Amino acid sequence: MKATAPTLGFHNLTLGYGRHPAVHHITGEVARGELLAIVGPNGAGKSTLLKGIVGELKPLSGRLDLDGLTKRDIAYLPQVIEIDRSFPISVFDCVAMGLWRQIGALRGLDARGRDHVIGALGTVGLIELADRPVGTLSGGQFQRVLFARLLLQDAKLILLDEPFRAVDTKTVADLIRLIERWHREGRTVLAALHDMEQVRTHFPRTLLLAREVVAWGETRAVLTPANLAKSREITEAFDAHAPVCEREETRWSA
Ligand SMILES: Nc1ncnc2c1ncn2[C@@H]1O[C@H](COP(=O)(O)OP(=O)(O)OP(=O)(O)O)[C@@H](O)[C@H]1O
Repeated sequence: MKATAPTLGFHNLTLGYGRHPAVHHITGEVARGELLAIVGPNGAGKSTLLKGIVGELKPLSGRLDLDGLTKRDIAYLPQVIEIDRSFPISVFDCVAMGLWRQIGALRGLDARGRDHVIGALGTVGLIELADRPVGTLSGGQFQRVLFARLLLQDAKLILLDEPFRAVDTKTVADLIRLIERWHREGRTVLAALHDMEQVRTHFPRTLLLAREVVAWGETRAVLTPANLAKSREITEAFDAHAPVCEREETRWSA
């Protein structure tokens, strides 16, 4: 895994909606196998950056290098509020969707595939709920389902948008163990997070955003009171209706 894992490169990247930038002039790199937290106040552009990486948003200007990664190599977990749970599907089938890139349609799931699904359900502690419709699960249980699905995707780059929102402490601890396992396996993991203690404890590197990069590097050097205050000031002052602007690059690297 380590030899083929990706490097992400941002080159004066601006992303936004319509012609209006939401996060701008991002320049820097994410090294292979990095475990990176993306933090910043509400509206700082964390989700927007993840959507840009996964290809849901095209750059308004600048460039993103995925070092040869294709969609197949990227697993993306959007914020829970963006996921429709009303679809009548069982826990088992929802997790099995993590295999679809390998096996095509679900009807192709063979005994080996079923074993993989059961293994992933076991890892997240949900074997007993395999037949339940996902719509009947608690928030924490549903998040476990989504992590089990990610496990099966076997992706080189994993993007998590607020994976612990509205999730109980025990589930957070279990899911962090999974993230640390992905890190040990050499996968690159980026997670948008709010809880600074979680970030300080579990994430070696951090990107602090406030519509632009405020600081990027080792977590303890990034999460200083001065940087956090600056990120709040910049986010509050940002003019969301401004057009894309020209500006010199500041380079941040791993
Ligand atoms: N679909 C959209 N259309 C227009 N503007 C959007 C859209 N999605 C997000 N924005 C705007 O882009 C800016 C950045 O939003 P984004 O969701 O990326 O921030 P965030 O850091 O993830 O915030 P939060 O912590 O609240 O999730 C915000 O001003 C937001 O209102």
